[in-house]
Amino acid sequence: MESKLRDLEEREKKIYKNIMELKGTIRVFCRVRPLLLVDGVGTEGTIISYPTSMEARHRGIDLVQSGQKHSFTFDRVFDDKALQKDVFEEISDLVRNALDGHKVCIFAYGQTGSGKTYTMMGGPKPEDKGLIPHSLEHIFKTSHESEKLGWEYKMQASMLEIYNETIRDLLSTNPSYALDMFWSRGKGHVSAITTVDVCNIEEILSLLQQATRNRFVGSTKMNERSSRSHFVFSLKIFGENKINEQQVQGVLNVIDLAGSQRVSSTLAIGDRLKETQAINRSLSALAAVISALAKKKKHVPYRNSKLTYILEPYLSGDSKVLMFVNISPNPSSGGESLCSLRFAAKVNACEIGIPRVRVDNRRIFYL
Ligand SMILES: Nc1ncnc2c1ncn2[C@@H]1O[C@H](COP(=O)(O)OP(=O)(O)OP(=O)(O)O)[C@@H](O)[C@H]1O
Repeated sequence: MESKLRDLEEREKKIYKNIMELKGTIRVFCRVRPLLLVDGVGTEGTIISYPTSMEARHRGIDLVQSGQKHSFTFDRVFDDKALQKDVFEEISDLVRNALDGHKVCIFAYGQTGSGKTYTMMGGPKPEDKGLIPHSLEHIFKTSHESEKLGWEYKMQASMLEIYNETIRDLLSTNPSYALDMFWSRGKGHVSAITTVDVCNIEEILSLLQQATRNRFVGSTKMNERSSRSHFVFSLKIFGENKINEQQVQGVLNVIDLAGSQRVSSTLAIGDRLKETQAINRSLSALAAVISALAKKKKHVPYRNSKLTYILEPYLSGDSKVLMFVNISPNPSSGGESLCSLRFAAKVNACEIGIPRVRVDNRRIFYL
């Protein structure tokens, strides 16, 4: 019975995913982190529960705030017991799409300390490995396996952060140097960003370590090692099949957003206050873009922040986009969690176009 149920769930998940792709919506996965020692005393009560009905299983989340229950449904909900490998398993197909010639964008949104960096980068133990290193291993392994079918791949990596509305090149020998953005062919581009050819997993993991060392990290009341910037990881993939002369161009973009937080709850002053205000401004710009997309407005205000400039090609076209909304189970964060879940529900309703690649004898182009 159990294995039949699992098969049924798998089939249902695939059908649901196909429907969502046909609708061209942004998919949303929600992840709740476990309660931690830093959550302190007084956190015994739980404000989060998961509906058990067949339709809402693994997709629903309920949050109680000020005595009222708020229910949400997403493409997938991971509770506080989900392991990194369980989460990766759910996105491995999406990551593989980048090798097939799709533009893939995965980003993590949530309040500070809710587990975005843990989900994306992971922790020091092998079992804590995050989605970025997992995805890269998967991409290199799959590209080697495809060699038997005539495929040869070239990959180029770049990594940047947006800190206080300035763009810093995390792979540069001088990462404190601010990069410019320019507008060309209707899109925002980052000028002179370091782009490194990568041939194997070791090379890219070492670049990832370099970028992590260069990333701006500070301590806030809510998180001892808080990422105070938006981190953008980008892997361009060029594939050529020597047997049938097909060519593909895909990209995997992974973005670890800086944590949203009300200024009052962080007790921020000085530089930390300036950072928090810059983070909130750019996240508000993202919310405005999402709101315009959801209402199918003609004008979408992509140019109001560097973050939305960079996200524009993914939010305005035929990309496969997945957002993680990370949630803290701490009852004192209930208000912030409710805001994050409401934002995520809005994102989930956005239609951005049907992800597709065009194939002809010699090439596959983005539509
Ligand atoms: N699923 C999880 N399992 C175990 N520990 C977790 C999990 N998620 C987060 N943590 C821990 O919670 C703490 C905060 O997580 P993390 O730094 O990833 O938050 P964040 O959302 O990236 O915060 P910020 O926006 O401030 O950078 C870290 O110590 C991290 O190791």
